[in-house]
Amino acid sequence: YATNDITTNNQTNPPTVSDRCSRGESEDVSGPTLQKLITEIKRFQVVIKVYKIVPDEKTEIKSTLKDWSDRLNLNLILTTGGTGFAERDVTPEATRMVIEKEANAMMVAIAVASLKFSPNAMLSRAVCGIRGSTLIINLPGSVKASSECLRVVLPSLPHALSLLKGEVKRISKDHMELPQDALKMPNTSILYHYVHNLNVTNSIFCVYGWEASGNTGNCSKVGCFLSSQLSSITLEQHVPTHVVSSDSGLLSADDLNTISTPHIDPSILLTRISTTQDPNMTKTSMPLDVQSERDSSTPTPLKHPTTGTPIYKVARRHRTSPYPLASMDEAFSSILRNAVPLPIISKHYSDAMDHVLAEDIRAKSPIPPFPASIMDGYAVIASDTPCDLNVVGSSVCDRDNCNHSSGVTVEKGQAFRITTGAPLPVGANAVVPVEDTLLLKETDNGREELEVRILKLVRAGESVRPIGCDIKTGEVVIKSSTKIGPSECGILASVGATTVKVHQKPTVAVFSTGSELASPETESLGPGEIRDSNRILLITTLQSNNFKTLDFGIVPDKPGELKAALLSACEKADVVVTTGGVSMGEKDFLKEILVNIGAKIEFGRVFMKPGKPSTFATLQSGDRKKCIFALPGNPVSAVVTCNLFVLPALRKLSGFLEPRPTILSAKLSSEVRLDARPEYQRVQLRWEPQEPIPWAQSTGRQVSSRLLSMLTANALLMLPPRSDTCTSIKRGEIVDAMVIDRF
Ligand SMILES: Nc1nc2c(c(=O)[nH]1)N[C@H]1C(S)=C(S)[C@@H](COP(=O)(O)OP(=O)(O)OC[C@H]3O[C@@H](n4cnc5c(N)ncnc54)[C@H](O)[C@@H]3O)O[C@H]1N2
Ligand code: MOO
Ligand SMILES: [Mg+2]
Repeated sequence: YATNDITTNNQTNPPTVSDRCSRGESEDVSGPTLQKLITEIKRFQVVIKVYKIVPDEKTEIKSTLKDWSDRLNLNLILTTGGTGFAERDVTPEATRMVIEKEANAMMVAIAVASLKFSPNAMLSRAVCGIRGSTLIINLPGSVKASSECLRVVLPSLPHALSLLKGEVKRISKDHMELPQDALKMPNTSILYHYVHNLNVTNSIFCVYGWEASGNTGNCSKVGCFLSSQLSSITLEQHVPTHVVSSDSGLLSADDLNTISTPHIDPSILLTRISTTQDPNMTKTSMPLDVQSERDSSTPTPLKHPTTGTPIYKVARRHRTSPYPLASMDEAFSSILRNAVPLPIISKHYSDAMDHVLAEDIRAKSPIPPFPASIMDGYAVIASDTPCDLNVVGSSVCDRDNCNHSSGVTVEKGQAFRITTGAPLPVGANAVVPVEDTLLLKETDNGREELEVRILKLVRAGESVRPIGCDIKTGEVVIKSSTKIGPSECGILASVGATTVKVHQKPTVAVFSTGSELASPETESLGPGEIRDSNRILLITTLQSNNFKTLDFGIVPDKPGELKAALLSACEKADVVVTTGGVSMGEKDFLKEILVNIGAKIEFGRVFMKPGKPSTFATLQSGDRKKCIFALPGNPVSAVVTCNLFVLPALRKLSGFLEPRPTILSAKLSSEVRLDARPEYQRVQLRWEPQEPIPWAQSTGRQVSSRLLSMLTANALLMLPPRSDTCTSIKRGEIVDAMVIDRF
């Protein structure tokens, strides 16, 4: 008996799993009653799409359930009958064979509620579970019991079906509208005793969204009832997103009973209960499909972007990528368009290295601020030379001992001893280097010169820097948009511009994705494990280009954890760089998660080698747009695309006027065969004496898994794609090469 959301077909008699009904020996009465009940869901227009009476045969029940969920894609299948202890009662067994997830809390709720009507309710073995996006609920065979049971779950069905259908908006509406007391749900102690009576070992019963009362205020709680011990309950603040480990926060059964819950949110019914206890189950190792469904912002399973198929349906994944292959030009333009320079901040000049100026820097005063000597020698009156002169004073670079302002004036026939950079004394107009003079007379102790001979003729102004000859007052010494390097810092210091306006520099969060990844420190790898090379590779690439990084570690291929890491990284950084999980594999979730968190995928594949699955997305966060680069997992692909895409984006965000990489011409030192995709081969550029164009020497085998091909590489050859007329480029021919490292 299945429903779908169109209109009700009241003519249809709902079905029963029953041998007698199927043989026509008795009439199915439960079906019509259930049908009437199910139409009480006001928020859906319910239509009975199919109806069938099947015998109590496991295979037949199973194939019906499979067909109705997989082919007809129904939202809900209700079965009635075959749930008891009789030999032919096999509906629960058949249901268990088809469901992919159990909805045990629904079962518990039904059972607990029905126990209040009759102790015989404990003879029901009904199962509730989910296959794909179809909810299957077993109900008992009798009209009364099946109606009672359906009534128990009815208030939760709109929410449950919305979740399964992925109607996010409706879900939040349901959360608001569900009356807390829509259902007389059992309180904790009943639930406790029920679980106790079930006596199922190794089951964890998780209760979510359970509103606290009394002195716990408005906390939400997570209770984990470990049926084998029946003793663990843990309280958590806020709507829980985790299952807590069963051994934490142990409370006795009595304690458990004292926590009064006057009502339980009907959404408790949407909790799935795991039938096997994972001893490693912790906050982070919670099954992620559960985790993502618990997370109020991801109430639905992740879906393939175009087909809408849940990602766990591997068989139905895309067979061709839904993302068009962007050309390199398109990809690059998209990055530069989206990477908008970050806001302007004030920085002390000593911290401003590698920042881009956001203002013109003008000199407030001239350099030199006085006419200064260029040589160590004698300040003279040019028209006196060549001649013998009396030395009447000295001007040295010493602000405490400077005769320049002492009022002494050089007159005809006189000279002043002077040092390089020292102020020219008043009256003098040229400097004669000491090498062009002879000592004629000195004081007795030899400490002072008294008379010198000037051997050469000097012109006025010779060896003198006039005021402002290096920098004039008001002159723009550094233009806005200049990247501040050591020279700029020096100039800022010399003109006294100690606080400058610069563009903020982006912070980059980096994490590796992959459940196969182990820390590089791991001594001996477990089966299927490899060490994470990409994270350090990317972090150091970014750092050597002077960008600040945040290490977000290794994140396994689990949607919930990937989503949490992405959200946290986007919150803490301006740019997020990940590697792995962007291609066509069943654990390649990154693109779907980006869509799920509301990011816009600007491109999801690029016509290039390596790096084809490179993904670039943007996420609006307040007034900022975060740039997310989901780079491929192959190590070479990751680092090549980091150079090609991430670094230019970071430069653009930092305010660089020219964020593009440097491209040189290089000569091939051996023939290269062209690929169908434009290829970025790793090479070492070397200059031979007298040759202006460097030679490009290949670093060896160029597969994208072989990180050794990055060793010694200082450039990427930019090879065009193969064409009918051109399949290789010969030795000695000149190609473009992008600089990725110093020489
Ligand atoms: N059916 C297709 N399969 C693949 C395609 C395709 O178009 N169709 N593209 C291939 C290309 S090209 C690349 S590149 C890779 C990219 O794969 P993913 O980005 O999904 O990366 P993973 O599957 O997670 O890993 C690939 C490879 O790299 C290793 N890896 C991942 N992360 C790290 C790390 N941090 N440190 C070291 N090694 C890492 C991982 O173990 C795999 O061996 O997809 C092709 N497949
Ligand atoms: O493009 Mo993949 O990056 O070939 O290895
Ligand atoms: Mg992959």
